[in-house]
Amino acid sequence: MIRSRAVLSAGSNVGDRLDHLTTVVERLADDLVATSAVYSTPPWGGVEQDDFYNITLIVEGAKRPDDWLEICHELEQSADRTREIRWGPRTLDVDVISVSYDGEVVRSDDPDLLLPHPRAVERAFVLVPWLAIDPEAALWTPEGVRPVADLVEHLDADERAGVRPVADLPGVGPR
Ligand SMILES: Nc1ncnc2c1ncn2[C@@H]1O[C@H](COP(=O)(O)OP(=O)(O)OP(=O)(O)O)[C@@H](O)[C@H]1O
Ligand SMILES: Nc1nc2c(c(=O)[nH]1)N=C(CO)CN2
Repeated sequence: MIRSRAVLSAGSNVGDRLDHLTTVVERLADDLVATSAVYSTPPWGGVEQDDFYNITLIVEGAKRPDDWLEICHELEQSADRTREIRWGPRTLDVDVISVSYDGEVVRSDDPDLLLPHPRAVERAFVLVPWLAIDPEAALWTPEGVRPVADLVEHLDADERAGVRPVADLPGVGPR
Protein backbone atom coordinates (compact mmCIF):
# COMPACT_ATOMS: atom_id res chain seq x y z
CA MET A 1 0.00 0.00 0.00
CA ILE A 2 1.18 3.56 -0.70
CA ARG A 3 2.33 5.50 2.32
CA SER A 4 0.24 8.41 3.46
CA ARG A 5 1.19 11.30 5.71
CA ALA A 6 -1.32 12.65 8.20
CA VAL A 7 -1.47 15.63 10.51
CA LEU A 8 -3.32 14.77 13.72
CA SER A 9 -4.42 17.00 16.58
CA ALA A 10 -4.93 15.69 20.11
CA GLY A 11 -6.45 17.54 23.05
CA SER A 12 -7.44 16.84 26.62
CA ASN A 13 -8.99 18.88 29.43
CA VAL A 14 -10.27 16.17 31.79
CA GLY A 15 -8.15 13.95 34.05
CA ASP A 16 -4.39 13.67 33.67
CA ARG A 17 -3.97 15.72 30.51
CA LEU A 18 -0.27 14.96 30.03
CA ASP A 19 -0.87 11.28 30.54
CA HIS A 20 -3.59 11.20 27.88
CA LEU A 21 -1.35 12.95 25.36
CA THR A 22 1.57 10.68 26.20
CA THR A 23 -0.61 7.68 25.36
CA VAL A 24 -1.25 9.15 21.92
CA VAL A 25 2.45 9.59 21.18
CA GLU A 26 3.28 6.11 22.47
CA ARG A 27 0.56 4.48 20.36
CA LEU A 28 1.78 6.28 17.24
CA ALA A 29 5.51 5.86 17.95
CA ASP A 30 6.17 3.61 14.94
CA ASP A 31 4.65 6.11 12.51
CA LEU A 32 5.77 9.37 14.09
CA VAL A 33 7.51 11.96 11.95
CA ALA A 34 7.19 14.85 14.40
CA THR A 35 5.41 15.77 17.62
CA SER A 36 4.90 19.29 18.88
CA ALA A 37 5.45 20.43 22.42
CA VAL A 38 2.42 20.34 24.68
CA TYR A 39 0.53 23.63 24.52
CA SER A 40 -1.88 24.97 27.10
CA THR A 41 -4.83 26.39 25.18
CA PRO A 42 -8.00 28.23 26.18
CA PRO A 43 -11.19 26.37 25.27
CA TRP A 44 -12.30 27.01 21.69
CA GLY A 45 -15.98 26.84 20.73
CA GLY A 46 -17.83 28.86 23.34
CA VAL A 47 -18.34 26.23 26.07
CA GLU A 48 -17.05 27.39 29.46
CA GLN A 49 -14.61 24.74 30.67
CA ASP A 50 -11.03 24.15 31.82
CA ASP A 51 -8.09 24.91 29.57
CA PHE A 52 -6.91 22.13 27.28
CA TYR A 53 -3.51 20.64 26.66
CA ASN A 54 -2.99 20.14 22.93
CA ILE A 55 -0.39 18.62 20.62
CA THR A 56 -0.17 18.36 16.86
CA LEU A 57 1.54 15.33 15.34
CA ILE A 58 2.75 14.35 11.88
CA VAL A 59 2.60 10.62 11.16
CA GLU A 60 3.41 8.55 8.12
CA GLY A 61 2.62 4.94 7.29
CA ALA A 62 1.06 2.47 4.87
CA LYS A 63 -2.44 3.58 5.82
CA ARG A 64 -5.58 4.89 4.18
CA PRO A 65 -7.28 8.00 5.60
CA ASP A 66 -9.88 5.76 7.32
CA ASP A 67 -7.11 3.87 9.09
CA TRP A 68 -5.89 7.09 10.70
CA LEU A 69 -9.44 7.92 11.82
CA GLU A 70 -9.82 4.44 13.30
CA ILE A 71 -6.64 4.91 15.33
CA CYS A 72 -7.97 8.28 16.56
CA HIS A 73 -11.22 6.64 17.68
CA GLU A 74 -9.36 3.76 19.37
CA LEU A 75 -7.27 6.26 21.30
CA GLU A 76 -10.36 8.22 22.39
CA GLN A 77 -12.01 5.00 23.54
CA SER A 78 -8.94 3.92 25.45
CA ALA A 79 -9.22 7.19 27.41
CA ASP A 80 -12.89 6.37 28.18
CA ARG A 81 -13.96 9.31 26.09
CA THR A 82 -17.69 9.96 26.15
CA ARG A 83 -19.55 12.30 23.78
CA GLU A 84 -21.75 14.60 25.82
CA ILE A 85 -21.54 18.27 24.93
CA ARG A 86 -20.37 19.28 21.47
CA TRP A 87 -17.03 21.07 21.90
CA GLY A 88 -17.33 20.36 25.62
CA PRO A 89 -14.91 18.80 28.14
CA ARG A 90 -13.21 15.54 27.24
CA THR A 91 -10.50 13.19 28.40
CA LEU A 92 -9.13 12.90 24.88
CA ASP A 93 -10.04 14.13 21.44
CA VAL A 94 -7.97 13.10 18.43
CA ASP A 95 -8.81 14.57 15.02
CA VAL A 96 -7.41 14.00 11.56
CA ILE A 97 -6.49 17.44 10.23
CA SER A 98 -5.08 16.57 6.82
CA VAL A 99 -3.90 13.53 4.87
CA SER A 100 -1.64 13.50 1.81
CA TYR A 101 -0.11 10.97 -0.56
CA ASP A 102 3.21 12.05 -1.98
CA GLY A 103 2.29 15.69 -1.37
CA GLU A 104 -1.22 15.34 -2.89
CA VAL A 105 -3.77 16.42 -0.31
CA VAL A 106 -6.84 14.18 0.11
CA ARG A 107 -10.17 15.99 0.08
CA SER A 108 -13.25 14.27 1.47
CA ASP A 109 -16.82 15.43 2.11
CA ASP A 110 -17.78 12.18 3.84
CA PRO A 111 -19.32 13.37 7.17
CA ASP A 112 -17.49 10.53 8.95
CA LEU A 113 -14.17 11.88 7.71
CA LEU A 114 -14.12 15.43 6.43
CA LEU A 115 -10.74 16.27 4.94
CA PRO A 116 -9.01 18.55 5.48
CA HIS A 117 -10.70 19.10 8.83
CA PRO A 118 -13.06 22.03 8.12
CA ARG A 119 -12.55 23.80 11.44
CA ALA A 120 -8.75 23.49 11.64
CA VAL A 121 -8.37 26.78 9.80
CA GLU A 122 -9.82 28.73 12.74
CA ARG A 123 -8.20 26.77 15.58
CA ALA A 124 -5.08 28.30 17.07
CA PHE A 125 -4.69 25.13 19.16
CA VAL A 126 -4.13 23.14 15.94
CA LEU A 127 -2.29 25.68 13.78
CA VAL A 128 0.27 27.08 16.24
CA PRO A 129 1.73 23.68 17.25
CA TRP A 130 1.56 22.51 13.62
CA LEU A 131 3.56 25.50 12.41
CA ALA A 132 6.15 24.87 15.13
CA ILE A 133 6.91 21.37 13.79
CA ASP A 134 6.51 22.21 10.08
CA PRO A 135 7.24 25.81 9.09
CA GLU A 136 6.37 24.92 5.45
CA ALA A 137 2.93 23.48 6.32
CA ALA A 138 -0.03 24.37 4.11
CA LEU A 139 -3.75 23.77 4.56
CA TRP A 140 -6.54 23.47 2.02
CA THR A 141 -9.21 26.05 2.81
CA PRO A 142 -12.31 27.15 0.87
CA GLU A 143 -10.13 30.02 -0.44
CA GLY A 144 -7.47 27.61 -1.71
CA VAL A 145 -4.21 26.34 -0.29
CA ARG A 146 -2.86 28.67 2.41
CA PRO A 147 0.45 28.53 4.27
CA VAL A 148 -0.22 27.72 7.90
CA ALA A 149 2.17 30.57 8.74
CA ASP A 150 -0.30 33.01 7.09
CA LEU A 151 -3.27 31.45 8.84
CA VAL A 152 -1.52 31.81 12.19
CA GLU A 153 -0.68 35.42 11.43
CA HIS A 154 -4.33 36.17 10.72
CA LEU A 155 -5.66 34.56 13.90
CA ASP A 156 -7.07 36.85 16.53
CA ALA A 157 -4.05 38.11 18.48
CA ASP A 158 -5.50 37.20 21.88
CA GLU A 159 -6.35 33.72 20.72
CA ARG A 160 -2.86 33.19 19.36
CA ALA A 161 -1.26 34.53 22.53
CA GLY A 162 -3.38 32.17 24.64
CA VAL A 163 -1.70 29.12 23.05
CA ARG A 164 1.48 28.62 25.07
CA PRO A 165 4.01 25.76 25.10
CA VAL A 166 4.16 24.27 28.58
CA ALA A 167 6.03 20.97 28.33
CA ASP A 168 7.71 18.42 26.16
CA LEU A 169 6.20 15.00 26.49
CA PRO A 170 8.00 12.83 29.05
CA GLY A 171 10.03 10.04 27.55
CA VAL A 172 9.57 11.19 23.97
CA GLY A 173 12.83 12.46 22.55
CA PRO A 174 13.45 14.36 19.34
CA ARG A 175 13.17 12.19 16.24
N1 LIG B 1 -11.29 14.97 10.04
C1 LIG B 1 -11.94 14.36 11.02
N2 LIG B 1 -11.29 13.97 12.14
C2 LIG B 1 -11.95 13.36 13.15
N3 LIG B 1 -13.28 13.09 13.14
C3 LIG B 1 -13.99 13.47 12.05
C4 LIG B 1 -13.35 14.12 10.95
N4 LIG B 1 -14.30 14.37 10.00
C5 LIG B 1 -15.45 13.91 10.47
N5 LIG B 1 -15.28 13.36 11.69
C6 LIG B 1 -16.37 12.75 12.45
O1 LIG B 1 -16.79 13.66 13.43
C7 LIG B 1 -17.48 12.91 14.42
C8 LIG B 1 -17.48 13.67 15.73
O2 LIG B 1 -16.16 13.78 16.18
P1 LIG B 1 -15.85 14.44 17.57
O3 LIG B 1 -16.79 13.97 18.60
O4 LIG B 1 -14.36 14.23 17.82
O5 LIG B 1 -16.16 15.97 17.24
P2 LIG B 1 -15.72 17.16 18.10
O6 LIG B 1 -14.28 16.97 18.48
O7 LIG B 1 -16.71 17.41 19.18
O8 LIG B 1 -15.83 18.38 17.09
P3 LIG B 1 -14.89 18.75 15.90
O9 LIG B 1 -15.19 17.79 14.79
O10 LIG B 1 -15.30 20.15 15.60
O11 LIG B 1 -13.46 18.65 16.38
C9 LIG B 1 -16.77 11.58 14.48
O12 LIG B 1 -17.69 10.54 14.55
C10 LIG B 1 -15.98 11.50 13.19
O13 LIG B 1 -16.28 10.38 12.40
N1 LIG C 1 -8.42 24.65 23.17
C1 LIG C 1 -9.17 23.65 22.75
N2 LIG C 1 -10.48 23.83 22.61
C2 LIG C 1 -11.24 22.78 22.17
C3 LIG C 1 -10.66 21.53 21.87
C4 LIG C 1 -9.26 21.39 22.04
O1 LIG C 1 -8.68 20.31 21.77
N3 LIG C 1 -8.55 22.46 22.47
N4 LIG C 1 -11.42 20.51 21.44
C5 LIG C 1 -12.71 20.67 21.31
C6 LIG C 1 -13.49 19.53 20.83
O2 LIG C 1 -13.59 19.52 19.49
C7 LIG C 1 -13.41 21.93 21.60
N5 LIG C 1 -12.56 22.97 22.04
